[in-house]
Amino acid sequence: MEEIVSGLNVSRETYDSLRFYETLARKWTRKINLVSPSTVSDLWRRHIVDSAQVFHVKQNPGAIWLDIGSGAGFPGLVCAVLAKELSPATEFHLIESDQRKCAFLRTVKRELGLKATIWAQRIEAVETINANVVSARALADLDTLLSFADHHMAESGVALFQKGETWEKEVEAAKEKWRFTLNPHKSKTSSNSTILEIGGIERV
Ligand SMILES: C[S@@+](CC[C@H](N)C(=O)[O-])C[C@H]1O[C@@H](n2cnc3c(N)ncnc32)[C@H](O)[C@@H]1O
Repeated sequence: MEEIVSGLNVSRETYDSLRFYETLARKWTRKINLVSPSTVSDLWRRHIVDSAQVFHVKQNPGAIWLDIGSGAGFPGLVCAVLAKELSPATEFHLIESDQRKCAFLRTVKRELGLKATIWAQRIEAVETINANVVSARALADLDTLLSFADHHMAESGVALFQKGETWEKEVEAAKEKWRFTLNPHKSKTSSNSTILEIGGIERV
C-alpha cells in the first residue's frame, strides 16, 4: 500500500502524519466504535488510502472543504492532512453528530496541527457553509447527499461522493429529483467503488 501513497505524491512528513493518524484510529477504536471491526485489520488501505485518493480528484480544492457524516474523519480529515502540504490555504469543516467521534476528530486535528473546524451537530442543523468541495463516504443515498450538498455547497462547488457498486442505480433514481453534472472516477483501492464528482446541483 505504501506505493499507492507514494503514487499519490506526498512527502515523507505527510506519509508519517497519515501513519500517526492510523495509529490513533486503532487506539481509539478499542474504546469507541470508530471503524467497523471487520475493517480494522486493513485500516490503512480501507480507510486512510481510500480517503487520500479523494483529495487528488480535486487538485485545487479552493478555500473551503466540507466533509459530512465524517465518522473517524474519512475522507475529510485525511484530506486535511494532505492539504496541509499541498493546499495549505484550504480550511476544512467536518460535520459529525456523534460526540465521541468528534472528540477523536479534535484529537487528530490538534496532534497534527490541521486547519479544521469540527461541528458536533446534525448536517441539517448547521448553517450554510458555502463550501467549494463537499465530500461524503458511507453516509446516505445519493438523493439525500444531493440535498445536503444543495444546502452547503457554493454554486460553483463540487461534491465528491464515494459510492459502492450500486452507484449507477442511485444516479438514475436521483435524476428524478435533481439536475447535475457527473464525472465518475474509478476507485484506486476498491474495484467495487467509484468517486462521483458532481456539480451544478439543482432541484428539478
Ligand atoms: C457509516 S458512518 C461513515 C463515516 C465515515 N464517513 C466513513 O466513511 O468511515 C456515517 C457517519 O455519519 C454520521 N451521521 C449520520 N447522519 C448524520 C447527520 N444527519 N448529521 C451528522 N452526522 C451524521 C454518523 O454518526 C456516522 O458517524
